[in-house]
Amino acid sequence: MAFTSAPLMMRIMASSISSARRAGVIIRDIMKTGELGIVDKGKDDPQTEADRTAQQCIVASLTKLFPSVKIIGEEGACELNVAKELIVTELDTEFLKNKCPDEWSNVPAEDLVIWVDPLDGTSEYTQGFVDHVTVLIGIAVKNAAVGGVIHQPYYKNSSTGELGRTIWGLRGLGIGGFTPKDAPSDKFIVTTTRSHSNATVQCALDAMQPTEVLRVGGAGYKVLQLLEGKAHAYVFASAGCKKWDTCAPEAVLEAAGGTLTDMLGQHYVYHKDVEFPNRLGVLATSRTESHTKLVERIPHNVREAMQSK
Ligand SMILES: Nc1ncnc2c1ncn2[C@@H]1O[C@H](COP(=O)(O)O)[C@@H](O)[C@H]1OP(=O)(O)O
Ligand SMILES: [Mg+2]
Ligand SMILES: [Mg+2]
Ligand SMILES: [Mg+2]
Repeated sequence: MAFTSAPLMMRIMASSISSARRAGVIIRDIMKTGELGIVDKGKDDPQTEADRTAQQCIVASLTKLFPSVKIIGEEGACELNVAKELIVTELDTEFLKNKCPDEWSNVPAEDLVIWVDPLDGTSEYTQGFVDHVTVLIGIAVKNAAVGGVIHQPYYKNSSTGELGRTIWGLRGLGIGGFTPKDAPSDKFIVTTTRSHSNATVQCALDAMQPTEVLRVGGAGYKVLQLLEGKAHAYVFASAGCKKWDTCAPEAVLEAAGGTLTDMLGQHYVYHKDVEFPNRLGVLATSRTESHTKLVERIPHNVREAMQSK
């Protein structure tokens, strides 16, 4: 194959792009059958056949190509001996035309963790809000979220009618598959959860003094709203998101000049032994906003409520 000599980081990104796309086809196909096979993993925490099969596809494909890289998927350990049709071995050749930033050209496998959320926005998927669904694959180097792929299976290209788009970001290289837009400067639009709200989440939102609040599903979709110029900030003062929800969105957003941290303004860490929950919530801002200014608006009672959990 022409590009097998590309650095490991570039091959993982290219494989993540291809397997996220295939996961998107799986998600659409399972929806078409009408048999979602919903299982409740906990309160407001559904899993469907699409979550399970998309994860098998991504994890089995990445494991086949990169057996010595640690991969952590939302749906836990999965069968790697899967049907051939679920294995994606091709790498995205368009992505491989990019030059690897020097800082990632020699990263060894043991420094890498791939965080996989095979279907982000599962509640919304089961309720028919399919636009909110994304496939997230994040690549961490030691502690930091460095690379990410966000695939949106139900995005419709208005000129070709084709379904699905894939946005990638890599620190030092920028983002691809999409041209970011800035949100209107005469408004302050905040995007937040539609299915996991509570009093603390609302208190933090009010403190931001937004001119408008968008309530949508999924961490991936909310970060896309920042990149599309539909919102200025993503505010979620609750512990529900996990490392697989934020690794890819953080890497993509930051490659585009934005910032994603906890509600206190600290970056999460993504090494292989870290705990999964993002206990201190999510605060993300587009490239036009001052992240520090928003952190300063978080009231004491919200900080205390989050730190006491
Ligand atoms: N309480 C929770 N339990 C499980 N997952 C959660 C919870 N809160 C948030 N999440 C995950 O974070 C994503 C973003 O949250 P929200 O849509 O509420 O802003 C959700 O789609 C879900 O990911 P997933 O759909 O992959 O399970
Ligand atoms: Mg889930
Ligand atoms: Mg998720
Ligand atoms: Mg998920």
